[in-house]
Amino acid sequence: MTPYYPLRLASERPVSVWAIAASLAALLGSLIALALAVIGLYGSLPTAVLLVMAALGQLLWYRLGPVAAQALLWPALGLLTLCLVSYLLPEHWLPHAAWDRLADRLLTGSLLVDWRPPLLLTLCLIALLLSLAVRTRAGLGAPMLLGIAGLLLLAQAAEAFHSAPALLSLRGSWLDQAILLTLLAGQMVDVAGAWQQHAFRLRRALWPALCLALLSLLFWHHQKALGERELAERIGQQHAQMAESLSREIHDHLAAMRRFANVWRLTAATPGSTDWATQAAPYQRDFRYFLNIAYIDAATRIQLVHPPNAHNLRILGSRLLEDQPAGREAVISALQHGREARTDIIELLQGGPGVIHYLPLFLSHESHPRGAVAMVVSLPVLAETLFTAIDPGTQQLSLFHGGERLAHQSAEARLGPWQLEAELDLSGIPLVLRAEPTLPRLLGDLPRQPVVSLSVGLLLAQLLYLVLFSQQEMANQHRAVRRTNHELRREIRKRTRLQQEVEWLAGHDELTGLPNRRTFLQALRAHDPRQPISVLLCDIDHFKRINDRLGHLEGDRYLIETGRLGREVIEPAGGLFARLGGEEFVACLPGREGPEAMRVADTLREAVAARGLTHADGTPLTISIGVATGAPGPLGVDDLLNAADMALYRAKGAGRNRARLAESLAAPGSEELPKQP
Ligand SMILES: Nc1nc2c(ncn2[C@@H]2O[C@H](COP(=O)(O)OP(=O)(O)OP(=O)(O)O)[C@@H](O)[C@H]2O)c(=O)[nH]1
Repeated sequence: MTPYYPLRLASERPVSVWAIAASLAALLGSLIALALAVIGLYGSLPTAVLLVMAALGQLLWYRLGPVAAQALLWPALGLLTLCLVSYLLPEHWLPHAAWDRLADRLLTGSLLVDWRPPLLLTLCLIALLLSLAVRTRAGLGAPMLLGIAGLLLLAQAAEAFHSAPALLSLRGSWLDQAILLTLLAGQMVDVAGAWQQHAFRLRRALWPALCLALLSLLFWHHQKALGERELAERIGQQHAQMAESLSREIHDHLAAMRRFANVWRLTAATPGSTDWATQAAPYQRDFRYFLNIAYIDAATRIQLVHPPNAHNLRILGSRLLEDQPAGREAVISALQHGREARTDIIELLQGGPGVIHYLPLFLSHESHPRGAVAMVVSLPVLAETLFTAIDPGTQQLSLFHGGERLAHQSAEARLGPWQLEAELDLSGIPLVLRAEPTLPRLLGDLPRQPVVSLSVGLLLAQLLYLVLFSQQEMANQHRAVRRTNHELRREIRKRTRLQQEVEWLAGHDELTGLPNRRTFLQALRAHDPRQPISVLLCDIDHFKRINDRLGHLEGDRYLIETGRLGREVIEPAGGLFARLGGEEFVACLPGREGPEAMRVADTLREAVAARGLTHADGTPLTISIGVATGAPGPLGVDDLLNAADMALYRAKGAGRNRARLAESLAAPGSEELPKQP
């Protein structure tokens, strides 16, 4: 089967070797991406399925064409849009827990994060598929979509180097990124050549839009970091408050203990079991983590214990000096020195880690302690008291002393990547309370605003590209239209000039610039019939000799000079001087009778003779003129001209260089002027 090269076919240009190589590279890129995506199926299944769909869609696009590819592209885009919506929808519209329940129903034990690709990869995949959906056309925004995909991949890679542990919504596997990079490279290789023709417009539109996309990404990163920090601070604060309230409570229990010890100062006898139970009960009730409140005699023997449960009764009679050596110092301090003391964290006689507070017990006014009150704080019970206030679905809690874990409450959901620690003071013993928020809680509490602003920013960048690109296109079209208009105007001017030239040539003689026979006859016909008109037919004498002796060029010059002279004489007299052809000129003098016309004719004749135009033998150039006058009334143009011609003939016959008035058309009473030499 012939491979499909959409751009080459669409452009209808000859397919170059480079273009074929680019298409093959794109095909290869899609194949590699598909292979990698299939490998990815062994990892996160739903993300890998989306990647397989994208890679297969791109492969089909290059192999079989856009129509076949759309069967995969659109469903993949639909799923990705759903993923994006899950990132965008505010918690109070659709809680994260609801998405998680849906994920669990689809695959037991799975969460939403198992189903959707990380945010940046989701957006990148959408951009790549959209660029195929718009058939990689520059005018429809494909270059910007590829640019956005590239930026998103860079941002995703940069997230890996971010110091704070990224939430799962950002963590992307290197394999996923490699697949997307291969898909992007495949498309870029194929279309880069085809976009050469738009290089200028692309530069103008792409850079500002890419800058906006980059700004959106930076803004998103900033907002996301801020949101995560605030969330961490909020959780940390809750956590610290919890630790602080416990520290305060422990401080309170010490004060309560002192009160308890002082009660016995009022009595003269050592405490009896009933009194002990009565006095100890409220303390034990208030501070539930007191495993027991015991009376220790001077011989360090446990005499009384409350509450009297099986665990506590079992230790009655134990001698602490021997049975609990780890707490020996505190017992001695209370019993022998009469000083309040506590043990470190020790293994209690009832089992489990704990701390025992010893307070000397003085009777009446005795100065030496009769015994001591022992208040046993069980650390697991203390932690339990603390932990019961916390929903195990939101975080996992552990209590540490040094590196040793004293108590622990597991979370009922998958843990997030964060560990928050708060210090706790157990009457001088430093403890650490570690909280690990669960992933659903973190993702549910994360603000959606950064994702919204990123999506809107990228959308605006895409729109900016489209606007700038089409603006450039329109500017180009405007330029082309302006150019065409300019050429059109020039052409019109040229044609008008040509037409005027043709028109002028039709009515003028090219050599002398004088009106020609046609114009002359038109002037004659336009003559006012109420007025007389005279016609002067002028012929240069022996002009052939000029040509023969002085050459045609000189002959032409003589003709031009004669024409100029004719105009100089005739036009001031209100007439028109024209060239009939050859060496023959003609003039008309409207409103002039024969005698007047004869005077003008002689003026002209004399002017020519005096002009200094000479024959080869030095004799001056002369002209002969035949004059005919038409009386007012309808004009017989041919008759008038014939009459003038006859008069000219007579002038020539009479020896040349003279004017003759036609007799036949002469007004009654007119006379022929005296002959000139
Ligand atoms: N140089 C030049 N010669 C022209 C032009 N038109 C006509 N001629 C010449 O004008 C001459 C006219 O000669 P003829 O008709 O024999 O008349 P002529 O020599 O002037 O003699 P007469 O009219 O009898 O005085 C010819 O030799 C033509 O070739 C032109 O445009 N330029």
